[in-house]
Amino acid sequence: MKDEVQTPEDRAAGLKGMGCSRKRVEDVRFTQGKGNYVDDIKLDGMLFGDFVRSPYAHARVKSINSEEAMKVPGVVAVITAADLEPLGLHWMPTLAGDKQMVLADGKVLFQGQEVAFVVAEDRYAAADAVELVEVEYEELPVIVDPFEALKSDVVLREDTVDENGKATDGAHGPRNHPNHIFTWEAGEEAETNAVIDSAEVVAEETMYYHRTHPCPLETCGSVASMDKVTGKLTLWGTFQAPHAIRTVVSLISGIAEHNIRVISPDIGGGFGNKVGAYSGYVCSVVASIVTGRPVKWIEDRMENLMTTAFARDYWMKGKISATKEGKITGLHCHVTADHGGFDACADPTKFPAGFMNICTGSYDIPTAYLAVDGVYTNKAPGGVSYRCSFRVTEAVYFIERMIEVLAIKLNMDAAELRRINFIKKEQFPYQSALGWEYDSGDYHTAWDKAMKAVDYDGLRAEQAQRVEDFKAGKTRSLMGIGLSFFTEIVGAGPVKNCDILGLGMFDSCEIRIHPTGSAIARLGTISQGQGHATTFSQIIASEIGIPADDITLEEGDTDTAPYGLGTYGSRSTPVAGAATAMAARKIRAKAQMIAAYLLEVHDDDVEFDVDRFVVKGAPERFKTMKEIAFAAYNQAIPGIEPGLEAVSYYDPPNMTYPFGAYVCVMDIDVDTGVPDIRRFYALDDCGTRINPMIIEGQVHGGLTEALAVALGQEIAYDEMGNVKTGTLMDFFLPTAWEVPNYETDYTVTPSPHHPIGAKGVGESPHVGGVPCFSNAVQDAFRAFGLTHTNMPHDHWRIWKTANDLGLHD
Ligand code: PCD
Ligand SMILES: [Cu+]
Repeated sequence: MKDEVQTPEDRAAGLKGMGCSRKRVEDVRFTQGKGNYVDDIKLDGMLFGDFVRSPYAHARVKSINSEEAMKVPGVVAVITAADLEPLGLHWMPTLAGDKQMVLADGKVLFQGQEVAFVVAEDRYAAADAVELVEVEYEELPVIVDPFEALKSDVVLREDTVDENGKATDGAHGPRNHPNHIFTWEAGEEAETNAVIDSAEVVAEETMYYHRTHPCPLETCGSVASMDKVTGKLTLWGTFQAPHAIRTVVSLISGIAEHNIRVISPDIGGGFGNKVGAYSGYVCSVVASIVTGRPVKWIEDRMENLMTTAFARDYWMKGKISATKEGKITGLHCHVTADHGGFDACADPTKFPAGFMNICTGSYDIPTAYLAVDGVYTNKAPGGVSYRCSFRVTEAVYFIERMIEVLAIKLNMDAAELRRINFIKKEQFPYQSALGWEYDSGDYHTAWDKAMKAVDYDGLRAEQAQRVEDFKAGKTRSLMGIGLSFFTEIVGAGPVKNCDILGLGMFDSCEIRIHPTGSAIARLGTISQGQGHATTFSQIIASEIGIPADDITLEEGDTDTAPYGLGTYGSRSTPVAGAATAMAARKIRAKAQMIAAYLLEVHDDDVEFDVDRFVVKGAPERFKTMKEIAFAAYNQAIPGIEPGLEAVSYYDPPNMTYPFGAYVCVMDIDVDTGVPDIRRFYALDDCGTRINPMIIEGQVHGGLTEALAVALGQEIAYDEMGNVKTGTLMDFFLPTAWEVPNYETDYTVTPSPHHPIGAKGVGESPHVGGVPCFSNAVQDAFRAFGLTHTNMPHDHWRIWKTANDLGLHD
């Protein structure tokens, strides 16, 4: 047998297990146009739904007349809140414990809000009829500024005040104003204030992390099919959490959960946009129940940008204190969080501001305090973690800007300031002042590697020369060196403190080995492009010695997959990836007993060797996993059940804390405000690396979205509440033209509690990237007196910064 001359290394390589840059198995399908997205689903007799949406940001809805719309040939129904009310479906619960109108119930709170749902034989008839629904509005005063909202006597949410107009308690406690949603605090306020008040040096800054949007290639959509004969509802949709959607649909519709099958087919990018529940999902279900026919709803691009899942919109006010030598002593942060018309933030229930309390970053800061006030305004609801784990991008942006501002105040090099404040390797597991336990890290090693790779001192010397040349009139270009060091917090999360609407955030994997030694694995997560079918098979391959190519991986069908909380917050690898390893280990344990029986030795006398069990001390006596699998189905083994399969529901003991060191070198044309990214170096540490090529792809994608957010992407409103950036003409999506060549690098600091030591990576590059790009822009102007300017740094804003600093005079 050829097998016997192979070394263990050869055998391991043949498995394409962990550490292998295995090519993505999904891409054969995708590159040939054989993907199967929601809009590809076509069912017999399928109807199409489309929304009438509000042109106003705040208005009373006085009447809705659908007579003319109903006359359009092919129109089957026009559904309004009045039709949903008897079913109790005119409002729906949000992930944040608030409730949200499914269709306008007496008033509208943001431009583009769903007012009526038109159902027709085809999309065109539906769109024509949408135009003919007559809605009479009475305009109300519009509030788009959260600070103004907290002072105004205009009550946005009349359903949240008592008969005296006083704010009733919300899902996260008392509210101090009708437009106030919650106050959330972490850390020690009095102690932090005392430290800051008596500090040698204090730096203060207010920064706005603007509103933006994940804008995936595929917009949101669903197809609902109610089978009146079997009583079964099948719901296909762009869901990042299909099981949670099933439970929520069951709870709000009253349909028994076993009669609901939710399927997430291929998803064209999620980035947080597809975590929440939208009116379109509910309306397609209701329309299918009412008409007895399948109903499809697919958003267009403008609807996606204007009404679903915005991200950020955080006003962050910070104070940071230090000794004269630069040792940080305290951090104070207050956030005013603009949540729009409904609090539909996608965060674990106990965290109304997500993991914003990771804002002490990668630094050993002994005292800190954070308070977040959520506020209602006349903007779209959402608040999703667009490529970051629940507000971690806000937290990291905040601290990485505060470090720069402090460096300016101390007249110190920002790289050195970071270095002297990093949490030290021997301090892990590290308890942060705001309540987290960082699992592992080696920040100094990563930072030194990054500084060396870019020749940091050389860059600073070049920059100083550039400033001199600029002042001497020899150049009109400035050079910015952007630094950032981030710690992410991913893998929500221990069930004891992380749940969504009461559903604990564990995750799952089920593995079945077939008689011939190939396998199928199913997970509670759902890939949206991350490549789970490729990487999770690699974990199984290494754990039980079956080639990754012989494993089918399935996700997203609630009738077949074990229950899980889905894919967002980079939780798939930390949680479902751990479940995968644990399920595989159960199979390996059973395989060991089978092998021992077949080899006629005691269980403890065989040991696992890549793809087989070998008798200890007698390497020529072994059973391969293939042989063991066959035996499991083919012969009676005393004391052992037939078959070879296992399931694991994994509740992680802690989250994982990936980190990284990024450097961006940028030249800025002072007269046009155009930045030219000369270099971007990204070192990521995500613990054990499953697939280096996929990791690199994730880093490229995350950095590109970071570039977008830092340099131009924005959902902007005018004072009337009109969305000014509702199309791709105005909403910046970077192309190959703007994107630089990324240099990627890594260190490996495994997670001590994860079965294979892996941490998440999908969001990291975004979290670390945004401050890095922003710091580069701001650093270019440091020599001319700039301390801080808000993102997005589009050409005009950069030009304006130069102009304000007198550089055009
Ligand atoms: N160590 C390690 C880690 C990781 N990995 C890989 O990588 C990936 C990723 O992972 P993670 O980090 O775990 O994550 P996930 O969970 O899976 O996912 C999620 C993420 O992911 C990212 N990425 C991506 N990609 C794509 N393509 N698409 C998409 O959509 C997306 N999204 C984004 C986001 S935003 Mo959120 O939702 O906002 O929260 S969150 C997120 C996968 O495949 C895995 O397996 C490896 O290999 N290794
Ligand atoms: Cu986030």
